[in-house]
Amino acid sequence: MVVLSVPAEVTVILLDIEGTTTPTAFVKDVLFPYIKENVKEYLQTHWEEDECQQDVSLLRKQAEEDSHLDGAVPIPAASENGADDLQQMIQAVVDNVCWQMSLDRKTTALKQLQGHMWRAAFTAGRVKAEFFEDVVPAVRKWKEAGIKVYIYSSGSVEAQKLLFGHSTEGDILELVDGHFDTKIGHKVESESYRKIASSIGCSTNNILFLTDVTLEASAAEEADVHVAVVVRPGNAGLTDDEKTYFSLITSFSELYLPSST
Ligand SMILES: CSCCC(=O)C(=O)COP(=O)(O)O
Ligand SMILES: [Mg+2]
Repeated sequence: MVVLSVPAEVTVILLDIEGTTTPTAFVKDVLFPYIKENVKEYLQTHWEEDECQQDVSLLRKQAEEDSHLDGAVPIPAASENGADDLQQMIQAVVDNVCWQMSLDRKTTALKQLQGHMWRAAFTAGRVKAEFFEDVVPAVRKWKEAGIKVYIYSSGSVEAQKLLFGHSTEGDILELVDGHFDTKIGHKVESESYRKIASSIGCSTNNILFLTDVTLEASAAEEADVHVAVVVRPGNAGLTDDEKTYFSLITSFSELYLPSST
């Protein structure tokens, strides 16, 4: 087995979710279809609630920022012109969400609504999150060795907690020391990793970031974070240059911690 030695200065392991801890297929074939199939009914049922209105406001603001993009779907300003207008508004939000999802966009607005929608599915036990089989044993081992484990995903913090709290391995939330999402910044921007280090209270070079996306790995590396790119079934392929440049692992068990035996 190939072994990647974790530098001694690393005290924090920061984990991406999709393509790293969790199969991309679970996200694409279970979580995302749930949104597309239920978003209209969800909006109709929850429209009057503050949380839903905040989600719609954020989506409308995002739609304004996106107005220059090809195929962008606008969300009209709220009016009080009755039921027909309401149905048109809901349809515009549905179309906007589906458009964003067709591009796999990672906007905070989209991710916030998705997190709120998944709540019902996870808490009712209709959906259970999947983790690659090496993930939970490795994380337990790291924790025993005194390493802190944080999550940084485009999925909202609320969605992250749903996944770790309702998985096929049970409630494994206790294994996670903290969560970050795009509210701290986008994963392809190096400043996000500096902010994460500052929020944890460590230096960037105390962090090892594991992700499937090389753009994220490059951004983290620019901030002096250690990185390894995780190669999993179903992930996007890497170029030869990327394969040569980055440290690659196919399982968390390939990481060797000098502090553990
Ligand atoms: C709580 S993860 C849900 C999946 C998701 O919405 C997503 O965008 C995953 O992105 P990641 O940054 O974990 O690759
Ligand atoms: Mg990922």
